[in-house]
Amino acid sequence: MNYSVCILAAGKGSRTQLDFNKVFFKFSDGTSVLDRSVNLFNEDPDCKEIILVVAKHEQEYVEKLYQNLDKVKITIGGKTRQESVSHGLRLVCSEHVFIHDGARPYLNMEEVNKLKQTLSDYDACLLMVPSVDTVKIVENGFVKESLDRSLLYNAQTPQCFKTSLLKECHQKALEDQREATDDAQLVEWYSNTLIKVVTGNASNIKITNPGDLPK
Ligand SMILES: C[C@](O)(CO)[C@H](O)COP(=O)(O)O
Repeated sequence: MNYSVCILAAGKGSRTQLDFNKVFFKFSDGTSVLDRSVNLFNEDPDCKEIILVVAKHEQEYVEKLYQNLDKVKITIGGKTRQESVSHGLRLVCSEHVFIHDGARPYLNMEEVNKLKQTLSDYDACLLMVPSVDTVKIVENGFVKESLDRSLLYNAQTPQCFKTSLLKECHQKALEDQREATDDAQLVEWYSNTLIKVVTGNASNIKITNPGDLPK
């Protein structure tokens, strides 16, 4: 199964309190947070293109970083996550697309293989992990209600789709001026397509806070 991956790397990551984009933060072996995902997908022969969605002022830097990787294409991000994904989608040539957060460096090949396998039976799937915390709805600083934890899962990336399906859902959201927090949500809103849950790993965190940065 051939696919393209769009890796979102245009965020500012201000919550990490770094004075540079968190995807360029380096592990002790000298590889960056972004390198980890780029290298993983570069090593997968089924992955035909790696589309990096980057901030305009970082475009030249990223082009130089990956100039030796034939699969890499680069585009500029938008004002929101959703807009950035839609910019990436314009470059996708494969029938299937993975959307991945550049700030999730701990993805492994086992998870990628499970997603590829699932895409042969379903047009949409994503990595998720069961919620380990109790989740409550809060209004104006007061608890309104607790949700049934047995039904709650945390969404991760990659989120994987038939490319035509995701493009259609993005187009409809653009027309409606609706913003989702992930791509699966657009498919929930604008399609009856079943979205298959692939159980992921809690280690596939999105680097968000200073404590998440590699030691
Ligand atoms: C897509 C996502 O990782 C699912 O949990 C998350 O919504 C991304 O959020 P961000 O605010 O764009 O980092």
